Amino acid sequence: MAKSENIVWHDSKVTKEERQKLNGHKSAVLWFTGLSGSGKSTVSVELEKELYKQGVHTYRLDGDNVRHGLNKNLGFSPEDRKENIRRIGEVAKLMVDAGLFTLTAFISPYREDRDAVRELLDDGEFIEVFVKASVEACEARDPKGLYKKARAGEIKGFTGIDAPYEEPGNPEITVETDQQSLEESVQQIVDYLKENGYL
Ligand SMILES: Nc1ncnc2c1ncn2[C@@H]1O[C@H](COP(=O)(O)OS(=O)(=O)O)[C@@H](OP(=O)(O)O)[C@H]1O
Ligand SMILES: Nc1ncnc2c1ncn2[C@@H]1O[C@H](COP(=O)(O)OP(=O)(O)O)[C@@H](O)[C@H]1O
Repeated sequence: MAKSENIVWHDSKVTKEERQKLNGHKSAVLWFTGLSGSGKSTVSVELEKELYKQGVHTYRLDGDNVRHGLNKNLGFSPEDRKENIRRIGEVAKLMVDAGLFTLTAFISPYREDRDAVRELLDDGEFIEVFVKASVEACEARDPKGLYKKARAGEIKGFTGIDAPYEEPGNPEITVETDQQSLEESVQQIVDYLKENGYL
């Protein structure tokens, strides 16, 4: 492994602020967190479509997709989930630097790991979106049949069944997908971005 004292940081001649100015909007991470089946993918996909329509430059990182590539060597132990989130945090930071609105959809069950990503970013660049739905609602949806497998003991350490999910203490946004429609959740997030000067 390279020694960090032998690595020199190179500054670019175009800054994050200049890239944001060119895009006509700020850049930040919308960090979706919640149980499997809570709606992280569904809400973030619809939100990205809406932002695109409004001329916002975005990119979306999704747990299932990233685990096929960048993080394909990681499993679901607490240590691997931590490393998963750490890498995503670093990638998200690069994307914010590139001037993009970055939407991440990972269970990210540990508060400490999410807070570490918040620390990595500048003030206001980490917008935690708690996608709230009861385990019962998620299990009833079971879009991938994983709860069924977890109940049958075919998947061990499944979040919400036999692995923990630590709810955010003070998220910027909470969408209750077992209480409100998809459209309402998307509108709620767009309103937040407008009211807080991101767009
Ligand atoms: N043991 C266990 N626990 C939870 N989830 C599991 C597990 N095994 C596989 N899956 C599938 O992996 C998706 C979660 O990946 P993430 O990268 O978001 O997880 S984490 O943030 O590292 O906890 C998750 O996707 P979502 O359902 O979209 O949340 C599942 O499809
Ligand atoms: N109000 C709602 N908001 C978001 N998803 C909903 C809602 N009602 C039902 N669903 C369904 O719940 C499921 C959520 O799955 P998904 O988006 O893959 O969750 P996650 O990415 O958190 O695992 C989808 O099948 C979606 O159609």
